[in-house]
Amino acid sequence: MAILQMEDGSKLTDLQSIIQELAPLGITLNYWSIGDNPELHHLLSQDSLDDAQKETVLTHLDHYFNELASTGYTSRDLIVLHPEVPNLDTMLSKFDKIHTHADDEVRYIVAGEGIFGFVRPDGSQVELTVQPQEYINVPAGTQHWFILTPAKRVKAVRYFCGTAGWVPKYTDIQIRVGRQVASV
Ligand SMILES: CSCCC(=O)/C(O)=C/O
Ligand SMILES: [Fe+2]
Ligand code: NI
Repeated sequence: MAILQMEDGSKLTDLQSIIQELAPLGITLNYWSIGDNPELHHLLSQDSLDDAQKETVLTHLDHYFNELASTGYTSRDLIVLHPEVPNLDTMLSKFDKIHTHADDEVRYIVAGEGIFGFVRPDGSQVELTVQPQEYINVPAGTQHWFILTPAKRVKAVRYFCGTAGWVPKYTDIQIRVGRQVASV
């Protein structure tokens, strides 16, 4: 269940209210069902997955990729983050500073949770916790950051229309909004 933390520390959990607060950024946030396939749920319950298991997960969810492919998306992968991932903090340090991408950032959370932070057009900052079955599209050029919750676990499908556009371009704006604690 998505949680939006405002700069004053208040939190929204109603999806429509969250969507309204993110509207000035043009962010899409949708509920995409994972379905009830036992093999898929078993794989998603594991911390780490080998390449074949990742591809099995992606194949189970490719009906969503096929929809995006009709709008120009050409590839997808599954990012699997958990505390035992080597150099996890180094990898996360690429995303925990305010940055933009030349392409939309399109993610589908399928396990765990993560926090996207955004700088809104009026300069205010918000942090959005996204959880399983939530799809987010962060438009190209949006000033954002990404961190994990204390659980330090997330599995997300990443959709690409080419790879050059997802390289982070850092801005010099500092993050002000507080850090969320683990979700409810
Ligand atoms: C959960 S996706 C990993 C984070 C990422 O790709 C990114 O660009 C965050 O801003
Ligand atoms: Fe990003
Ligand atoms: Ni097993």
